[in-house]
Amino acid sequence: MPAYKRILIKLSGEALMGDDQFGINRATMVRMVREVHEVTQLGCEVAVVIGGGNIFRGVAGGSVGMDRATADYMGMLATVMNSLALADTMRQEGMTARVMSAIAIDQVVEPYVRPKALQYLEEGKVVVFAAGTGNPFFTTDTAAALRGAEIGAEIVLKATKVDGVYTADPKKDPAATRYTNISFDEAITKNLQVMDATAFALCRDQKLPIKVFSIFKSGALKRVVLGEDEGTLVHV
Ligand SMILES: Nc1ncnc2c1ncn2[C@@H]1O[C@H](COP(=O)(O)OP(=O)(O)O)[C@@H](O)[C@H]1O
Ligand SMILES: O=c1ccn([C@@H]2O[C@H](COP(=O)(O)OP(=O)(O)O)[C@@H](O)[C@H]2O)c(=O)[nH]1
Repeated sequence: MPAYKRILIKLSGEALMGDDQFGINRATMVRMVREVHEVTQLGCEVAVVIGGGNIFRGVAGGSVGMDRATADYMGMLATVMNSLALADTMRQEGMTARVMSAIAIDQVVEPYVRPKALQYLEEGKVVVFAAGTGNPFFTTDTAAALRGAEIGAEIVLKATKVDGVYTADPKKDPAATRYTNISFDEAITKNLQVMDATAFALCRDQKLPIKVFSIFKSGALKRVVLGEDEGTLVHV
């Protein structure tokens, strides 16, 4: 039995590169989709927000010195590409997915309309939210918090490159230790960078818990959804 009826999964864009320098690694994408498929088969309603770091890295050199808002719009468009690729992979794996974009690109993808998204979820379709929040100066983590709150998700699952929230960045400090549980206030006060402060603050205000776990660990997503001990729970 899944521990949650409706969840919002934030998939790292950067993780999509796999071992490549940038772009979408096919095998990695398929593996991620199969993990999501498993939780839909448990009977969970699933919405997804995917980042854009994998594509944006490939063009970051050209964005040096660029106006921040323009670079951010490029980042949002990168998430649209990832969302389309993700939904198509889902289709190939036998799932039904719908992409909804926060930025109007009518010929390419349908716009985000909240009641429509709710309808898709009730029908058991996976909804992929593209283009982040539609605003520069935000991140896809904040988009995950925002959409999670809007659709009434019980939890935001951040599938990232590390297996939880640590006392310090584990990539820089090998002595860092992982929390099993941490409150929003503590994560914010200690300035733990695994998610940005805007996303943390929004989830805290909405009393929407976040689970941080590794996207590279096979079966971790399913374990989280089954309520088993995995990653770090950030709670009110
Ligand atoms: N206290 C911390 N605990 C865990 N990870 C941290 C911490 N501080 C910084 N990080 C870094 O945050 C990164 C994950 O955040 P982010 O860049 O938003 O990834 P993504 O959006 O691609 O999932 C990790 O790769 C990790 O190195
Ligand atoms: O609401 C949003 C969401 C994303 N972005 C831009 O899109 C990029 C890609 O998203 P993110 O870095 O969160 O993806 P990930 O870290 O998961 O690869 C960000 O760096 C921002 O430049 C934005 O401007 N507004």
